[in-house]
Amino acid sequence: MTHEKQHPILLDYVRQYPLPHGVRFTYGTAGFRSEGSILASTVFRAGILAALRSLKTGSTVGLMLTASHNPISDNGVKIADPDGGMMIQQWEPFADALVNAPDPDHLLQLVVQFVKEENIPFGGGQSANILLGRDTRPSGDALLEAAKQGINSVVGAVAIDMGILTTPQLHWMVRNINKGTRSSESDYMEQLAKSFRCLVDLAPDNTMESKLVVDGANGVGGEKLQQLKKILSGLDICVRNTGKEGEGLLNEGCGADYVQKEKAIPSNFGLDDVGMKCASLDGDGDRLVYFIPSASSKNVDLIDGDKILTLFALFIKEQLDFLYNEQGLDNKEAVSLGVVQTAYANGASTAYLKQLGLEVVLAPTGVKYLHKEAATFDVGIYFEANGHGTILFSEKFLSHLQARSDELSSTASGSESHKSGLRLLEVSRLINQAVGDALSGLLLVEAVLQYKGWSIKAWNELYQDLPSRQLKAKVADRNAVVTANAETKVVKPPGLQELIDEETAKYPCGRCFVRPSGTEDVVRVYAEASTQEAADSLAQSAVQLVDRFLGFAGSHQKA
Ligand SMILES: CC(=O)N[C@H]1[C@@H](OP(=O)(O)O)O[C@H](CO)[C@@H](O)[C@@H]1O
Ligand SMILES: [Mg+2]
Repeated sequence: MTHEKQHPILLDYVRQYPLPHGVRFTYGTAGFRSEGSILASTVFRAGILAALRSLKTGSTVGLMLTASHNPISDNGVKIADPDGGMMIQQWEPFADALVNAPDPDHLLQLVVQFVKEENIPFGGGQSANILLGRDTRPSGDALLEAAKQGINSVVGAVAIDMGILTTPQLHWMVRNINKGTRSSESDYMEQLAKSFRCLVDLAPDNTMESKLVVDGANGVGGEKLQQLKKILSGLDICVRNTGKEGEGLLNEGCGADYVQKEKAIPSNFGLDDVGMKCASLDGDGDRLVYFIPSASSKNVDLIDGDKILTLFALFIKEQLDFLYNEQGLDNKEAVSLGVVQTAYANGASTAYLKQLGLEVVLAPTGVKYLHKEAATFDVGIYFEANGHGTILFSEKFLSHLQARSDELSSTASGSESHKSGLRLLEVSRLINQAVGDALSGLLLVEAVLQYKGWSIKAWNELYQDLPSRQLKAKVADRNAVVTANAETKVVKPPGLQELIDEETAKYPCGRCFVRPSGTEDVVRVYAEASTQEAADSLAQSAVQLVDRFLGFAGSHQKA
C-alpha cells in the first residue's frame, strides 16, 4: 500500500510546492528565514508542521509570516506553541527535515514516522486549529496561501486568518484562546489601553515629558501603534515611518535594529528632534529601543534593551519592597525576582543590576532561551540588548498577589502597599506574557517614567554603557565554533579561548566572546573595554584569532 492511502496528507497539494534547488533551510533562532520569493514550499510545509503541532497538543497554535528586521524582500515563518511561546525545541529537527525533504514521497515518509514516534492522533477525526498572522511584506499574501494549503492538506486542520498583525499580537492571541480568555485584536488593544490608564492613575501626579516620537520601521508596528493611539489617553505619541506612501521602505534606514546597531537616527528624523524622547520599533513589532537624537551629528544616545530591563527591574523591585517590607516581611523569601540577559548585555548594565541586589542569569542568544530561564522565577524579566524582552509572572505568584491585594483593599485600602499590589497586577495584564512586545513594552516604559517622574535623560543616566564593538567574521564553517557557559567560552576549536583570554587581559575592563550566529552565516565577535579604541582593537584581535583557527572566507563587516 502507498503512503498516500495510509495517511490523509493530500499529496496533490505537496506537488504544487516543489522545493527550490540547492537551498537548505534551518529553523534557526527565530524560525525559517530567506528571500521571500523562494519560501513557498517552506511555508507550505510549515503549515503541515503547525497542523501536526496542534493535533499533538490538542490546542490552538499559531503560524506567523515575518522576517522581522530583515530587508523587505525577505520573509520567514515560525510557529507559536499553545502557551503563546516559541515552538518547543524538540520539534526543530523534525521541522528541518520536513522542509528539506527532497520530494513528496520522502515528505510523507517523514510525517508517517514522526506521527508514530510522537503518537500524534492523526486521521481519526481530531481537529486542529491554526491562527495565521503576517506582517506587511508584499510576499506575505502569496505565502499566506501556501500556509493555508499546507494546513488544509492535513485532514481535520483548520486555518484561521487573523490578518496583518505584529508577531507578539499573534502570540498573545494564541495564548489567550487556549486560556479561554478574550483574544481578538480589539481585546488586545483595549487591554493595553486599559492597563496603561490604570498604571498612570496609580502613579503620583508627576509632570511628564509627555511627547514621544516613534519610528515605526515602516512596518506593522507603526500601523498598530496608530490604531492603539486612538484609544489611549495621557500620551502624546507621534508616529513616523508608518509605511504610508512616501515614507520609505520597511526597515530601510529605520527600525529598532538599525538604530541599535548603527547608533544613528532613523530616516525622517532630524534637527527638530534633537533632545526629544524617541523610540523605535522593529519590522514585526517585537523589539523596542529608545533614543535621544544628538545635536552634533546623526548620532543618538541609545537606550537599549538592557536599559529598558533596568528600568523595569527597578520598578518591580520597588513595588515588591512596598508590598512586603512595610510589614517587615522579607520579599526575598516570599518572592523570587530574577533578570535574564545574554552575553551581549553591556557589562555596565549587569554590574548595575547586581549592585541593586538582583539575581542576574545569563542565557544563550535567542528569546526562546531567555524566556525559559525567566519562567523559573516568580517574576522573571528578560531582555536582549537589541530590545526584545518581557516580564513573566508565575501563575502561583499572580494568585498570591491577587489574594494579597484583596486583603489589603479591606485592611489598608489606598496604602502604598495596596497600590503596589494593584500596580503589579496591572503590569502583568499590560505586558505580553507570551513574548517580547514593543507596543506593550513602550506603554510600560511610559507608565514607569510617569511614576518615577523621570525624563528620558534621567533614565539614560542610570548608568553609562561601556564602549563596545560587534564584528562579523566570515569563515568556512561557522559551526566549527562550539561554545559553553551561555556562549561566553569557546570549547572548540581547542586553544582559541585561551588566546582570546590572553588578548582580553591586556585591556582594562576588557570582555570578549565569539559565537556562531543562529541567523546568518557568520561568527559574531563582541568586545567591550574602557574606551572605544580599546573595544575596537580587542574585537579586531579576536576576529584575527577566529580567522587563524577557522580560515578567513571573506571580508569583515561591522555588526
Ligand atoms: C547579536 C544579536 O543581535 N543577535 C540576534 C540574532 O541572532 P544571532 O544568532 O546572533 O544571529 O537574531 C535573533 C533573532 O532575531 C536575535 O534573537 C538575536 O539577539
Ligand atoms: Mg522582530
